[in-house]
Amino acid sequence: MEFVVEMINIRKEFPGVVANDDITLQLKKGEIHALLGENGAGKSTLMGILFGMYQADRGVIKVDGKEVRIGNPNVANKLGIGMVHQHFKLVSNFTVTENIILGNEPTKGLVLSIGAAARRIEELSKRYGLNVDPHAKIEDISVGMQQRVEILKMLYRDAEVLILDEPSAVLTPHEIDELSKIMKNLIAEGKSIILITHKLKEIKAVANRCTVIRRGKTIGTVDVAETSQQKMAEMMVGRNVSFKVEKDASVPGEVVLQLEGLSVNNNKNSLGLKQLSLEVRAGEIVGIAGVDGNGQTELVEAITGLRKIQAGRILIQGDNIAHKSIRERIRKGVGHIPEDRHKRGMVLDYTLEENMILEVYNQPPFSKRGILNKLAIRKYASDILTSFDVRSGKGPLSMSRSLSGGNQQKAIIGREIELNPDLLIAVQPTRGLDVGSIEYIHKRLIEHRDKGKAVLLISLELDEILNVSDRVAVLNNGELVGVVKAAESNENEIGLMMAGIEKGGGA
Ligand SMILES: Nc1ncnc2c1ncn2[C@@H]1O[C@H](COP(=O)(O)OP(=O)(O)OP(=O)(O)O)[C@@H](O)[C@H]1O
Repeated sequence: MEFVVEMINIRKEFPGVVANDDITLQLKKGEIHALLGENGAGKSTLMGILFGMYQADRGVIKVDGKEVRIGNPNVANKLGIGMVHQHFKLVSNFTVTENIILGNEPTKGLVLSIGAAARRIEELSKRYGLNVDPHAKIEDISVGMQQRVEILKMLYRDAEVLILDEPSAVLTPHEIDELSKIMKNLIAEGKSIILITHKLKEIKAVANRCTVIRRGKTIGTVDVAETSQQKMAEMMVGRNVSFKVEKDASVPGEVVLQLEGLSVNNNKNSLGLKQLSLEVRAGEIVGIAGVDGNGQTELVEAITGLRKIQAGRILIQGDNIAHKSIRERIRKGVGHIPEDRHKRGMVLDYTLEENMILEVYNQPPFSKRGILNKLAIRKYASDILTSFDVRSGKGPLSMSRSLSGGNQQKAIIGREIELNPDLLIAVQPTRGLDVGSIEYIHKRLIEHRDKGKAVLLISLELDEILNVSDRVAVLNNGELVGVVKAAESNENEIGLMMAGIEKGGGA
């Protein structure tokens, strides 16, 4: 039997949108099959159907050649299908072993031995090169390790088919390499993988075949080795995509943000950012490069007012805002595209329209003497959603929760850029976005710069930092290693600086 899973002519409609329109996907045994599509193309919905979270309106699912009905995730598990979601479902004060056996305790009078479970987990971990300590507590291990626990959870339940939903979105470059190895180990042992990802490089590196969907329809399935990244991007977006960011040289003006000897504590009450001095001028984009956890969070939270500082000054156009409230900082012109869009970006149970005016609803024309001007709000929201190509079932009236992750992200970016802040702090702005959307967001960041605004870009993607920034500041262990001009630098130099090894020439 060539195919372990076949999804044939699947259709799924939500109010106002056909999320899956006659989609077919066939997974061969022992392959890594990438599922590629724009934000909102219908990938998560399709996998939700395979994992029993949604029921298809039409179509057939076969597992090992036999037609099946997958009414809920338990049925999926019994059929050997497991899924690692973007947001992990682990209990943080439980151990790895406790998390893995949770909900899978033996019934029928068997006594569960934690020791035996831990031994089996250790064995699986060794066999697939996962390197997980069964006795570690979830809260003490990295995000990358937590993801491996999710993978182990599936293996422990004897999953043969593994669905990974954008697994690399939360990982550092080194962890991504490790994950690639793990995926290869898995298929070498006969497992089959469906990999949802927006990263074409990653598809090239690990996948055997790739199915592309666009606006709910199958565009085709290709052999990855024979297909260029450009071709896959074109299939996905339906037009030519430029990977190169077009921009003129920057014309920096006055200093907008000046950091002087900024020291900030991390969550462990020691210094996460040490004596940082840096300036960002009007008309320039300064990128912050660094391995995750080297002071980026402390920096962003200190400037936006989410975290107290230990020492130093934060000047916006000459005024020290270091001890001002968040609201005052927004009024001073600080805009923020946050890293965690669920926690800080959007209220998921508000409509899109309500989310678009979160920061301005109490100002004219949206509100006059306490009365909301619905028409003005609708127009303002619709304009943002159109220009940022936010796709949703009911437009401004859609519940924010119903949007695909990438479309939520585009809406937040649109809202923040629309406020036209003098200093825009963009943290991982394109994480989870498809290549077409990335191209657009980069263009808008550069437009913002060209309007004479200052942009501070924090990203773990070196490509993005180098392509979009004018100057790059590199952080290592909370300290500024150096600042270089992006046009005169390269991945190698910045990579070394990120490791704290070499200083740039100064820019
Ligand atoms: N529970 C739901 N209720 C209403 N609409 C939904 C629901 N889930 C998804 N949709 C809509 O279905 C479409 C497909 O969404 P889906 O999440 O499957 O896209 P995706 O390809 O996974 O996107 P992304 O890459 O951004 O995660 C979107 O237009 C989305 O707004």
